[in-house]
Amino acid sequence: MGLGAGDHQPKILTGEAGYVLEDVPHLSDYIPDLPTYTNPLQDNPAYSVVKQYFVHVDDSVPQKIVVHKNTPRGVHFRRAGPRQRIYFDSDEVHACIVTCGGLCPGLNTVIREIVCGLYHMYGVKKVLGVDGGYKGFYARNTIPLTPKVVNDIHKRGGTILHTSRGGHDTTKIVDSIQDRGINQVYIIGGDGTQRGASLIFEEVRRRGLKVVVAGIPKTIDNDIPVIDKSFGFDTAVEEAQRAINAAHVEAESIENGIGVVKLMGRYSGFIAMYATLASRDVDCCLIPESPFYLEGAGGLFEYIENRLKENGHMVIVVAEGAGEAVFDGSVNSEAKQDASGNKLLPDVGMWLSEKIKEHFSRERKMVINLKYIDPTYMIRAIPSNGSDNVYCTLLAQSVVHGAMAGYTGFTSGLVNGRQTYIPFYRITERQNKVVITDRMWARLLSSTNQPSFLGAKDAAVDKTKEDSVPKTAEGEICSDNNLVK
Ligand SMILES: Nc1ncnc2c1ncn2[C@@H]1O[C@H](COP(=O)(O)OP(=O)(O)OP(=O)(O)O)[C@@H](O)[C@H]1O
Ligand SMILES: O=P(O)(O)OC[C@H]1O[C@](O)(CO)[C@@H](O)[C@@H]1O
Ligand SMILES: [Mg+2]
Repeated sequence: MGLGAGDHQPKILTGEAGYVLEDVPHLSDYIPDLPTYTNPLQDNPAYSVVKQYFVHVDDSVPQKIVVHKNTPRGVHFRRAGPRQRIYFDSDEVHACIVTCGGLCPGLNTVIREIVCGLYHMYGVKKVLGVDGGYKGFYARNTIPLTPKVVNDIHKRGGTILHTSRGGHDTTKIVDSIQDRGINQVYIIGGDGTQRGASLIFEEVRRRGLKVVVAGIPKTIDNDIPVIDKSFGFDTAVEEAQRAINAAHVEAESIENGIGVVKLMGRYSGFIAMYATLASRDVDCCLIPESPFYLEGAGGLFEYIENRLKENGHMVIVVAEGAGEAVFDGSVNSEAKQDASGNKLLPDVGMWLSEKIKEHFSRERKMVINLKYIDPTYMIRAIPSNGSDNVYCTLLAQSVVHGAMAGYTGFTSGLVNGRQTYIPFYRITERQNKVVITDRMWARLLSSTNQPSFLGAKDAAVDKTKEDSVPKTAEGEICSDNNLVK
C-alpha cells in the first residue's frame, strides 16, 4: 500500500511470501491528474529493435540474493529503466545538474551521459550546469550544457561544473529552482549530498512543485550503503597500485626498507582493503574499522620487526581514518571540521612513520629505512577507467529514465548488478563500512599475514555491534555492499 500526498513516511508495498518493495516517491503522489506522454524511445531506431525494451511496471530487484528455501522474499527496490509512459513532454523539460563534495573519477562522465541521455533519448534541449555545488544555486552563474559542450569531458578528471562543501541552504536552493523554472534536478554527490538532496525533495514536495529531484551516488570512499559499489572506486584502486608499487620498489631495494602508503578513507577502509588485496605486495593494511595498537605482544611494532627479520622489507597501507584510538592520545587532535561538518583528520601516515622510526632507532637500535608516500589526491583527480565509464553511463541513463517517468526523491544505484531506484532515506540512514568479521577482511588478513589486532575483549565488543549490520540468509554478517561478499 503506497502513502499519499504530503505524507513523509516511506512508501512501502508488501506482497506474498514476505515480499517488500521499498518504493520511491512519484510526482503523482502529490500532484493529481498529471498528463502522461508516449516514450519517444519507442520510435528511436537504436532502441526499437530491443525486445521488451521498456521496464515492466512491477519489475523489482531483491536486496539480498542469497536465500534459503524458506526465507521470506525480503526487501526489493524498483528496477530502473525506460517506462512506456512518461510524465514530461520533451519541450517542457528544463533540467539542471550539480556536483557536490569531494572529487571522484567519473564525475564528468556522469554529467556527459545525463546531458546526452536527455538530448538523444528524450529530445530534451534545456540542460543547465550549476556551477560550484549547492551554493552555486544561489551564488553563482549557470552553464548551458549541450552534447557538444560535454563531448570530450569524460577524458578529464574533476568536474567541469566545479564542486564545494558546505553552503546547503534548502530554501534558497528551492527558490532558485522555482525562479529558473527548473523541473528536473540531477544531484551528483556522496552521503552528505544525498542528505541535502532529500531536504530539497521534501521542500519541493511541500511547495507542490512538478520538479523531480534525483540523486546519483558518488563517493571515492565507497561509504554509501545499499549499492554494490560507487563509480570511480575501481579507478581509484587501480591508481593506488602505482603508489604501492613505488613503496615496494623503494622498500625492497634497501636494508630494512619500510614503505608506508596513505590512502583515502575517512570513515571506511574500502580503498585501502581493495588496494591491498589487488597488490599482494602489502604486508599490513590499517583501516578505520579495525583498531590497532603499536606496542607489546600482537602489536604493530612486533609484527614489523618479525617481517623485517623474515623478509628484509615491508609495505604498510594505512587509510586516512585509521588508528583513531591510538592516534588521539599522541597528537593535538583539535576537533576540526570542513565546511560540510566532516571531521578533518591529522596525517596518520606521517604520525605512524614517525612512531615507527622512533621505536626502531631509539628503542630497538635497529637501522630501518622508511619511505612515506602520500598519493591522496592523485587517486581521485584522474579520469575514470573504461569499466567505470560504462558504469557511469548506465547510472546516468537510469536516472534520466527515472526522472522522465516522474519518479522523484530517489537515488539511482546498482543493486546486485541491476540498476535500481532507491529512496533517499535508505542511502542516508547510515554509512557503509568494512565489516571486519566478514570473509573479505579474513581474505585480507590471510593475504598479508598481519595480526588481527583483535584481543578477546575487542572481539567481544565487535560482536555486540553485529546486530546493526545486515545478515545473509545463513545469518552471516555482511556489509550491504557487494564488494565484500
Ligand atoms: N545533513 C545535511 N543536510 C543538508 N546538506 C548537507 C548535509 N550534509 C552535507 N550536506 C551538503 O552536501 C554537500 C556535500 O557534502 P559533503 O562535503 O559531506 O560531501 P559528500 O557528498 O558526503 O561527498 P564525499 O564525502 O564523498 O566527498 C555540501 O554542500 C553540504 O553542505
Ligand atoms: O580535501 P577534501 O577535498 O575535502 O577531500 C578529502 C576527503 O574526501 C574524501 O575523499 C571523500 O570524498 C575523503 O576520503 C577525504 O578525506
Ligand atoms: Mg561524505
